[in-house]
Amino acid sequence: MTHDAVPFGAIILTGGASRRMGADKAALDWDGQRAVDRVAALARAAGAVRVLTAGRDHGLEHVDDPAPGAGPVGGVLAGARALAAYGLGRALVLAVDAPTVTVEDLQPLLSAAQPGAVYDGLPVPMALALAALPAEAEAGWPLRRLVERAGLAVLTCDETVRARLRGANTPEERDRLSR
Ligand SMILES: Nc1nc2c(ncn2[C@@H]2O[C@H](COP(=O)(O)OP(=O)(O)OP(=O)(O)O)[C@@H](O)[C@H]2O)c(=O)[nH]1
Repeated sequence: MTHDAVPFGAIILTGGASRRMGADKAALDWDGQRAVDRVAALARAAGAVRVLTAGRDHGLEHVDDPAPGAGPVGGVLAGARALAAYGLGRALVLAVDAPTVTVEDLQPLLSAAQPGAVYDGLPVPMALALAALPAEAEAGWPLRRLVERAGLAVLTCDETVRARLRGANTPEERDRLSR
């Protein structure tokens, strides 16, 4: 069975402080749509059969972090638990602050031979086999530690794609990305 054929869910990370942006990045308008809605549409278009937000609730199917401000790995763990309860063993993890990513950008992750992958230098987005989540993983871990310990394959991408995957953390980056 190819990776493409294995059903997967999506976890959209919506927590964090948005300090550099100065406003909740999930609720920012991108071409008439909230970032969180754009990323949810992306996840569905990429084939996710269930789409969850993890962190801050914006009215979509949602899981809370294990503790507020626990860090993004807490969101991954909470989302993974929820997807496993639906019988889903794979997750595509997306960041709400990267709303211009395209399905084509994600294709290498989704069709990677290994059960999980990230792009070089970017811990999110990641495609993850939930069975590969280290049992000792904790909410406070940096995402990079999760990537290393889960043994995710590292894929490369070109600069244009990387700019979309990196997303926007500041108002200036948002302006640049929306052009
Ligand atoms: N669920 C969850 N997601 C988080 C958490 N911290 C950050 N994220 C998400 O992870 C992605 C990358 O976040 P960062 O840009 O590193 O941090 P941020 O808190 O959003 O922004 P800054 O305060 O400017 O650093 C974004 O999609 C955030 O919504 C967290 O504690 N829980």
